[in-house]
Amino acid sequence: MAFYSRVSGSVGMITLQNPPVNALSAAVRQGIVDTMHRALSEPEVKSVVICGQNGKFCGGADIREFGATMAGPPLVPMVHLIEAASKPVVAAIEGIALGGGLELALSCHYRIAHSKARLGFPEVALGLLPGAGGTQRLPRLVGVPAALDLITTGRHVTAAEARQLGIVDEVTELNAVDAAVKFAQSVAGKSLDARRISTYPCPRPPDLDAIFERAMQQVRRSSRGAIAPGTCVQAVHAAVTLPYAKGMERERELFSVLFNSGQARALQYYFFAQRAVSRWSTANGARWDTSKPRPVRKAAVIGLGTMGRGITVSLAQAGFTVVAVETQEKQLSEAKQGVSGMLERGAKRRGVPLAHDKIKYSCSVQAVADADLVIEAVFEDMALKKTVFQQLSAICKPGALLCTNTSGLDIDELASQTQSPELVVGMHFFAPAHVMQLLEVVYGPRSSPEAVATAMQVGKKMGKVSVAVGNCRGFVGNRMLKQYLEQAFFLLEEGATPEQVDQVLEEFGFAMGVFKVSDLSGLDVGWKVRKADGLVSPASTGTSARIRGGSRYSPLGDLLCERGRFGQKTGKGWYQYDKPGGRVAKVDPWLHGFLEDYRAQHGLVARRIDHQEVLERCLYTLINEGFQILQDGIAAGPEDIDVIYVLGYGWPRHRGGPMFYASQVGLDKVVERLEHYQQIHPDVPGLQPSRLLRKLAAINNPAIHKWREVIQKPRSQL
Ligand SMILES: CC(C)(COP(=O)(O)OP(=O)(O)OC[C@H]1O[C@@H](n2cnc3c(N)ncnc32)[C@H](O)[C@@H]1OP(=O)(O)O)[C@@H](O)C(=O)NCCC(=O)NCCSC(=O)C[C@@H](O)CCCCCCCCCCCCC(=O)O
Repeated sequence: MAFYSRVSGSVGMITLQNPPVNALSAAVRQGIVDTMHRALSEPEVKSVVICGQNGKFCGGADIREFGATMAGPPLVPMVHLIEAASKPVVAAIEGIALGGGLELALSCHYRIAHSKARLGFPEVALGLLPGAGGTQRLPRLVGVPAALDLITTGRHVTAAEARQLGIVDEVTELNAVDAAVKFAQSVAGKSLDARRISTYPCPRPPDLDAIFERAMQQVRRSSRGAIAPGTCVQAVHAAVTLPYAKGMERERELFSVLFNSGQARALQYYFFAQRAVSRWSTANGARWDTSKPRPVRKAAVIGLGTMGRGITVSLAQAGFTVVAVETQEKQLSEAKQGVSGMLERGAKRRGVPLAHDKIKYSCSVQAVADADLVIEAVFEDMALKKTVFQQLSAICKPGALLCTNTSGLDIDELASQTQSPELVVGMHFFAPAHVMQLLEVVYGPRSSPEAVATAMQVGKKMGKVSVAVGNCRGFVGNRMLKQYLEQAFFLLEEGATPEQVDQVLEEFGFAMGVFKVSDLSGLDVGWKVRKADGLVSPASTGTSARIRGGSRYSPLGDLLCERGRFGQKTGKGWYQYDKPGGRVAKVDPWLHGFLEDYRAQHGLVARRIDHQEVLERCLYTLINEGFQILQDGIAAGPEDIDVIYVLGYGWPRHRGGPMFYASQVGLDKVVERLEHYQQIHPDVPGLQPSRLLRKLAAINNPAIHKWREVIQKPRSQL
């Protein structure tokens, strides 16, 4: 709601009250309309201030209401009521003015912001556009290029930038509400003719067509199939080409298209999913709200290769004191240089102070003795990691949390090397670790709730979205990826090319197709794992060369590695590059010939594989493994999987994540297609629909937020 008070005798104050972000729910909108009428009707009131409770102006429309029938006064007439008011209305912006919150502020005649406030139109990230006049008022106020930038990217601006752009009239370091009240008193009785943004002509720069052309090209390049950014451009175009009232009609039409789209549903689901993962629970009953994290001030990183360096940078930037250990002098000095460069670039980009002094480097593992938390980031080699964990267990102070950065090794096996297995968890960072937002926090059967809570909190402080997952081969992300990769290899055997498979996946919205990603991360990574698993056997021909443990296996990746084709780093992989380290993937005729020879050698006949088959086989097997993961209790809910896939594996956000996508396709359809392919490929276990998937499909495809009720939770052992 919104409550009304009178301050300094003549200022009517409207305070939005809807924690935590004062979103514009039906009750808040009703409150604003009622209190505006009251302020306008009281003769003693000469001006009005609108502010938000608890230091937050307004986080925009209440996204939770979007799924339901809309009640209460609509936003557009509400902002028109404010702008048309006969008394000056001043917005006191503290904390945030986002989306509908900024639209509310733009309908006021003046805006005073606190220096720490952030303003913006993030609707595009929810699959929408600013639909309460934002696309029509902002270009009139700041010009077309700046409006296009803010509306199509959704980026937040600081109060200082907002002042520079002309969005706010004053910025204060002091109390913004007090400043707004003073300001309101100073403008009482003044003409408002020049203060109503909707009456401003929209500036028309001479190169208008080129500006819109460029904006469209830019959003096409970056949106990967998302429709909201391009629609935002169209709405701003209406501000320039139509009078205000017509422009508002156009904004409404375009908003309606987006509002009713599957992409908006997916993005709004994803918004809440990303927040839901912080309310973690584990298979053995530990939970976020009953587990207390330990204090961590000093962290240590062991092993300063690419991952260790990124983790060190991320910890230091988050304000932890860090001990960084690399046992060889030469490597330590190289790492020091590397970390310093990363910190300098980071400080420059983010405008934050350098964090060099947070890091102490050492060649001795003993240096980690007094750390509260140690992250081991040595090579992905169980024997080596075991040795490090034995050392750590002997050296570290009692109660220190021991974490391993691994992309799939058994956490429990490492925990068993220590005297306190309850203090061991996995922290699976994604490369580059100082950039990627995702962190899988992996708990073993013996990890204590406190250890999980501590790792989750450290991840959050590092600016990561941390997802708690159970211990199994590959955890969540890589376990699902295995199925996806496997299908991609099989498709090559059956007649597809890497570029064909990649094109289908990129059209779906992946940042990169599976083969381009494989070239980027290095084919040798998977090869080493397969060798360690005893899967890579000397080349032979016929079916047996393509069977391991009774299931179909494709040795294609192994064969490329045997030829030294490790991807970008060697200049050749599934594609060719102009030089080792080159980044532009080019179709490689050699690879086509190699595939033909391979098929001939193994008695395989190439066939035409269509778009639908590529998509269904790659995605549905990945999704099917996701259901198996839910069934096994490795992830607590579909949101965890979706966040991991969007943030860690380039899954297009506007499709919500693999589990959300499955819910939209229809679980019965996913089962039916998996069964169809399984009949053709009975030797591929990944095509066998999981029990949970079948169960959910059989009870009529319940909404995704109901899945948890169906997933059997293992009984608590804590
Ligand atoms: C605000 C934040 C920056 C705060 O971040 P912080 O890290 O501090 O905290 P959290 O992110 O964890 O959030 C805390 C808590 O708050 C919840 N929350 C945040 N924002 C909202 C919100 N806007 N609504 C509801 N709930 C919100 C969040 O979920 C957390 O709770 P949880 O329980 O999940 O942990 C950050 O939160 C943030 O960035 N928020 C989003 C801000 C945003 O995107 N705002 C824009 C919203 S969309 C909008 O404003 C649209 C408007 O332009 C106008 C729309 C016109 C309306 C018309 C409606 C007509 C409908 C009918 C159309 C019919 C069409 C037809 O058919 O014709």
